[in-house]
Amino acid sequence: MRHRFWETQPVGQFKDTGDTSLTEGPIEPPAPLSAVKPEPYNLPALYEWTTCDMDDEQTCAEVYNLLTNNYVEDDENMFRFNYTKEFLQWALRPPGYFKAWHIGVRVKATKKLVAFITGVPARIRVRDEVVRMAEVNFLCVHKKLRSKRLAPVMIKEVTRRVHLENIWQAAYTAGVVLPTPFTTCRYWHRSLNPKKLIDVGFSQLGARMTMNRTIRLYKLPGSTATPGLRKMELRDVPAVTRLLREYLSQFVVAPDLDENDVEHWLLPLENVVESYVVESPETHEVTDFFSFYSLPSSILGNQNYSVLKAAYSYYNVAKTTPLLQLMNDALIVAKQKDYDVFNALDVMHNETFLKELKFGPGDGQLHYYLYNYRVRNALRPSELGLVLL
Ligand SMILES: CCCCCCCCCCCCCC(=O)CSCCNC(=O)CCNC(=O)[C@H](O)C(C)(C)COP(=O)(O)OP(=O)(O)OC[C@H]1O[C@@H](n2cnc3c(N)ncnc32)[C@H](O)[C@@H]1OP(=O)(O)O
Ligand SMILES: CCOC(=O)c1cnc2ccc(OC)cc2c1SCCC#N
Repeated sequence: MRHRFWETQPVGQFKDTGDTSLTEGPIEPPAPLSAVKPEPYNLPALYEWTTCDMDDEQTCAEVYNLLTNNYVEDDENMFRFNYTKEFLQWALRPPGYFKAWHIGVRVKATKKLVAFITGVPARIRVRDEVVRMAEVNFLCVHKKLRSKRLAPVMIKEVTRRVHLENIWQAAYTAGVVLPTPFTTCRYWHRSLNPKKLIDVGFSQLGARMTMNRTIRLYKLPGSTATPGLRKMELRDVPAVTRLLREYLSQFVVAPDLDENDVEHWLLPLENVVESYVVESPETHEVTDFFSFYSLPSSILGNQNYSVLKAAYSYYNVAKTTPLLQLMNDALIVAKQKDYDVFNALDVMHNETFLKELKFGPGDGQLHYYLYNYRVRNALRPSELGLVLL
């Protein structure tokens, strides 16, 4: 398969697969900032660049509406991600973020927002190297403007703006295969509302299974089991940061998160991100935590339901509590909060609980990529400690 754009980019190329002479690290060296193209790339004549100020309610609403109608759908067009405005503001404004990296394309004549791409700064460790990167996400071209080679221009423009901040690497995921994934993960799904998942056509009644038997199969206790489990608070940030840094140090690729990052990414935000810590009743020490983010999806073409309430496993550290028990409590909390499904990737130590907690494998894969950084050998998902939104 030809990749006329991606073959021009500093990414692992398919033809290089297996070439053991290639070393791990940057593919191209940084350039002097004076060498970075100072003006934006050319768009087709009808369109103009715009920087989307996510603090501005109206602009945030325009971004929300573009994504709600044109962002990622599953292969069977059953669902479309429906990130909320609050989620987008959280995801796009981490410590040190750049408004200039929230890039839109408008129709000159009507000012209609028709495309979007974003970057946020992150420190990503690859083995022993901590690298400043951009995490690129929310690439979206309006359905009516597809297959016009707009995506390469969007990608070159966000690359240019990231280069202007003297950052030369990026991390991103996609459901599509591009040159070249450094690992490929699988989504697993744990039904919390099996009746709804069957009604929308995602799940099917098992052979010799009635609906009531199925509901009983997925039933969870009404309350959590771990003593000392409570919502995370600001005062827990130092302890959670210590736990998370120690835990993530074992993975080949993982974010390098400090207390500022943990405060942003893990402090609970209603209907955006939920985090719970285990505070030992004896010592009052924080010994474990779990977190999941809230990403609803539009349900396409179902008479009875229009929104799927989905929780996505984020970062979990089980140091004293068994991971199985901690994650079962996460399921119980998600069910208490009326989520329909709890999703998890087979990254980190997740495969140790997926089957036992009645997750089923999804048919979607998630490919992980680095831009301008070669990873010597592809990773197993269990060697990956990075969850992108
Ligand atoms: C140093 C800093 C560096 C920063 C930048 C790092 C890199 C960041 C990279 C971005 C990371 C984003 C991560 C992210 O957001 C998470 S993945 C979600 C991407 N968004 C969607 O799937 C939403 C629905 N789809 C669309 O809006 C369009 O189909 C898009 C816009 C996806 C493509 O628009 P289109 O109208 O369908 O297609 P053309 O314009 O005609 O362009 C075709 C070319 O685009 C390549 N393509 C297709 N899908 C891609 C994808 N998901 N990543 C990268 N490339 C993708 C494709 O291979 C082809 O190139 P090739 O000919 O070489 O094969
Ligand atoms: C019920 C299980 O499936 C999903 O939760 C879901 C929801 N919305 C989507 C929107 C776009 C989409 O495009 C790949 C997939 C989904 C999926 S499955 C993969 C994500 C997970 N877990």
